Amino acid sequence: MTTYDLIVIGAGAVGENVADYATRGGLKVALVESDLVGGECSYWACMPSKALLMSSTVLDGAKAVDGARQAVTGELDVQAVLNRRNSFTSNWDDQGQADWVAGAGIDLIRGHATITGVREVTVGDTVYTATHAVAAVVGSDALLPDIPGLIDSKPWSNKEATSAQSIPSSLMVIGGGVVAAELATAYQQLGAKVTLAARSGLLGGNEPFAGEMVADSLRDLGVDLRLNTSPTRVDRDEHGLVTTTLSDGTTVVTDELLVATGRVPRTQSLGLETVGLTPGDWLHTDDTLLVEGTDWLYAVGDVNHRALLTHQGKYQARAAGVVIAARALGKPVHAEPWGAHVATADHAAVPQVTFTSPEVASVGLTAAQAEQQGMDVKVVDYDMAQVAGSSLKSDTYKGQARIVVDESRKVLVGATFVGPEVSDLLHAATVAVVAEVPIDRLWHAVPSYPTVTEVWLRLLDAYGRPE
Ligand SMILES: Cc1cc2nc3c(=O)[nH]c(=O)nc-3n(C[C@H](O)[C@H](O)[C@H](O)COP(=O)(O)OP(=O)(O)OC[C@H]3O[C@@H](n4cnc5c(N)ncnc54)[C@H](O)[C@@H]3O)c2cc1C
Ligand SMILES: NC(=O)c1ccc[n+]([C@@H]2O[C@H](COP(=O)([O-])OP(=O)(O)OC[C@H]3O[C@@H](n4cnc5c(N)ncnc54)[C@H](O)[C@@H]3O)[C@@H](O)[C@H]2O)c1
Repeated sequence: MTTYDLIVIGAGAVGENVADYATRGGLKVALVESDLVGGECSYWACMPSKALLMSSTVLDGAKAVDGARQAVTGELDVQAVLNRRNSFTSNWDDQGQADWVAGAGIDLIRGHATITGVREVTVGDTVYTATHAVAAVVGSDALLPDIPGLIDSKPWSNKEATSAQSIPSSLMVIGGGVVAAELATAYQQLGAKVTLAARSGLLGGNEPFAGEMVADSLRDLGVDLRLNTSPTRVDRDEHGLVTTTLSDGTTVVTDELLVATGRVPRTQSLGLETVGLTPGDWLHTDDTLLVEGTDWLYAVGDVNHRALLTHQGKYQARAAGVVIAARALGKPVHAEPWGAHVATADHAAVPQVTFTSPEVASVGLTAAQAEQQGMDVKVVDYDMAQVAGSSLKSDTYKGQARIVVDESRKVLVGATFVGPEVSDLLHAATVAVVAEVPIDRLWHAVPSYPTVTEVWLRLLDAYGRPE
C-alpha cells in the first residue's frame, strides 16, 4: 500500500503517539523509521541516562538515614548498573516497540524518509502519498561546536555516553546544560574522574540557585568544575588520550570527551528544499503543530524547538494526532488556548526534572522570566530542610524551594524545587500553574503530614495568609 491518510516520519516516543492518536481518530497511518523504533528517549537519552543515575540515588538515600546507613557495607556494583541499563534499552533491540506499532494498527515502514513533494514521501525506491498530512517527527541530534580538532578526536555524544559498556577512568564533559550535568553526575558516581567545562554557569534558564546547588554537589562528588570557560582546541593522541585546551590556557587530559552543548534538528536530509523550506532548520509551527506557511506538514517533538522534552513532545503528539484526524474528517477544530487541539502548555507550563544529585524540578516561569514579561512578581523562597518530612527522609537534607506569583492575578506562574527526590513534588505545581488556581484557594489544598509536600504550606505561610 502506498497511499495513507497520514505519513509520520520518525518513530520516536513522539512519532509513535502522533500515529497512535491519528489511528484511533479513524485515519490510516504509516510510520517511517530509519533506526530503532522508540527513538532517542528509549535507547540513548531519558531511560538509559536515568538508569545510569538511579542506583547511586538509591544508595545515597540509604546512606543518608541512620540505621539504613549501617547496613550499606559494600560499594556500588558498576557492572550491575550497566546491565540494568542494558535491560532498560532491551539491549538496543526494538522488536517490542515494533510489535506495539503493529498491534496499534499502524503500518511500520523501515528506512530513511525524504519529503519529495507536497504530501509525498519517498523511502528507498517507493513513493508514498498522504491524502491529508505528513508529520515530521524526526527529533534532534547533538550539536558539535566548531572547536579545532574536535571532530577528529572522535568525541562522545549522548549516544556513546548512554550506551557505553564500560566506564572510562576519566571523562571530559563540555557543556553546562541538563545533559552535561546529569551525565557528569552519573559518570563520576560510576567511578570516572570527571572534568566539566561550561562557558557560563550550570543549568542556565533555571532559577540561579538551582545551578549553584548542583555545582556545589558536583564539586562535593569530586568533579573538577571549570565554569565560565570553553575549549579552544581538542586533540586525541596515538595512545587514545584526549587533550582539551581551555580558554583559560589550561589543558585537561582524559580517556574520553563528551560533547553536551545543545541540539540541532534532524532536517538536513529530509527533503525540505522540495517544498520551499530550508534543510537544517527547526520547523516552527502554530499551536496545532502545523508548520508555518503550510496546510499539510506538521512538526512535533524536538524538531519544532518548542520544548525539547519527551513528555512535552508526547503532549504535542496527542494534540497533533487528534487535530490531524479532525481536519481530515471535517470535524470541528478546537484551536482556542487550552483547547483539545493545541499545545498551549508549551508557552506557560513546561515541567522539567534534572536528575542530578540534588534533583532540580521546575515548571513555568523563573522570577527573571516573569519580570521580563512585565508581571507584577512576588517571589517566595523556603529552605526545604525545615519541613518535618524532609528531616525524616534524610539526616543531611538540603533543599530549596521557590514559587513565583503573579500579584495582579494572585496565581502561581512558576515553581522550582531543588533537593533529593523533589521530582515527585512537581506535578502539584504543574496543576496549580495550568489551572491558574488562586493562591487563596491553595490554602485549602492540605499537604499530608509528615511529607515533604508540606513545603507547599510553608511557602504559602511565607507568602502571607489572607486576613
Ligand atoms: C542524554 C539525554 C537525556 C534526556 N533525558 C530526558 C528526560 O529525562 N526526560 C525528558 O523528558 N527528556 C529527556 N531528553 C530529551 C528527549 O530525549 C527528547 O526530547 C525526545 O527524545 C524527543 O523525541 P522525538 O520523538 O521528538 O525525537 P527522537 O526520539 O529523536 O525520534 C525521532 C526519530 O526519527 C527518526 N528519523 C529521523 N529522521 C528520519 C527520516 N528522515 N526518516 C525516518 N526516520 C527518521 C530517528 O531515527 C528517531 O528514531 C533527554 C535528551 C538527552 C540527549
Ligand atoms: N532530564 C531532562 O529532562 C533532560 C535531560 C537531558 C536533556 N534534556 C533536554 O535535551 C536538550 C539538550 O540538552 P543539552 O544539555 O545538550 O543542551 P542545553 O542547550 O540545555 O545546554 C547546552 C550547554 O552547553 C553550553 N555550551 C554550549 N557551547 C559550549 C562550548 N563551546 N563550550 C562550553 N560550553 C558550551 C551552554 O552554555 C549550555 O550550558 C535540552 O533542551 C533538555 O531539555 C532533558
